[in-house]
Amino acid sequence: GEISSQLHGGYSHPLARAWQAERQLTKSMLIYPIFVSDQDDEETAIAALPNQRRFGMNRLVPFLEPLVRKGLRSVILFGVPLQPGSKDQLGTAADDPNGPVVRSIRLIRQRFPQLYIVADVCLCEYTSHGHCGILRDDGSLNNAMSVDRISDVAVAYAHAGAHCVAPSDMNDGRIRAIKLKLIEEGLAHRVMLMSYAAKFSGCLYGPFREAAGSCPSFGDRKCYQLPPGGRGLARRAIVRDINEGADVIMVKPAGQYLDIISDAKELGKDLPIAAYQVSGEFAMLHAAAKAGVFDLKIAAMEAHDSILRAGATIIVSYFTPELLDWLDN
Ligand SMILES: NCC[C@H](CC(=O)O)[C@@H](CN)CCC(=O)O
Ligand SMILES: [Zn+2]
Repeated sequence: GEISSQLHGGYSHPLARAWQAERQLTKSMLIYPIFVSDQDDEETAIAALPNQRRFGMNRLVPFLEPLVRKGLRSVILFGVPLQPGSKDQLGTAADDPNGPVVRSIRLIRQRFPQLYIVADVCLCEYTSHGHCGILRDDGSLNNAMSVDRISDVAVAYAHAGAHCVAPSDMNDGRIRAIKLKLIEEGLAHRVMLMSYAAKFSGCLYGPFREAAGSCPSFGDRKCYQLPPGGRGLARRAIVRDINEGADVIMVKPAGQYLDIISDAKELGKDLPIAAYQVSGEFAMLHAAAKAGVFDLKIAAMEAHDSILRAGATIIVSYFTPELLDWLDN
């Protein structure tokens, strides 16, 4: 029969346009990155990350209270050890029971029982060399030692009360190692394992590294984060991590990797897919809005809607505080 070339009628009204979207951004999809330091009374603005601050233990609760009231559901914690001498070759401070991450997990569990706590697991903030693992003499990652150490740190955060551990190190086999240790420790029933399965090396992490003091002291992360052109490699990493026991697959960065998000959704069709809109993406949107390229809210919403369209239903976003307001109106 006659087919119609007329599509306009299906989206001529704002509500009809909203209906065209397969999923809508909601507050419960958002995870807000929080930088916690070992200087208990500090609250320091992070120049490279507009509107973001670094908090000591005593500043965390007053900061989170209004956000929880506005509907914040989840945070991801990044420790920033500022104490001189707290960094060494093994990243010993990462699972220090008196360290900022363990202490803030306990504090948040106690003060905001409804808040879902994701603990980022890595060594780069705690190692003197700034790499995401333990190094061999030749400067490359010692995979076995790094995986063993990373999985110990993940278990320490889980014991402290983290609902979810998210290893952002990109060492081979860390998902399997963490899953096995969570099982051995009798924690696997209550701790989600969120894998940064497809995390790409590139230029978009600069503001974060400035905030967290986690720049590599030499070289780069190109031998363990994925090469930006490696779509097949990312598919293989996603399949590997699903098979090793990941409960969630994360893609990072997000905006320049939407095809990888849709690959993750295809390969992990039975898992929730997360995406991290990283510090460089966030700073870029702010800088462009400041330069008058577009309205910040409209651009940020469009960027988040694109991440959803690609297949993510969990978004790690520095825009979370604004989104808690924007999604209400
Ligand atoms: N463990 C790596 C941290 C990594 C940045 C880096 O490669 O240094 C990300 C944190 N998981 C950066 C996140 C961001 O840029 O927002
Ligand atoms: Zn790292």
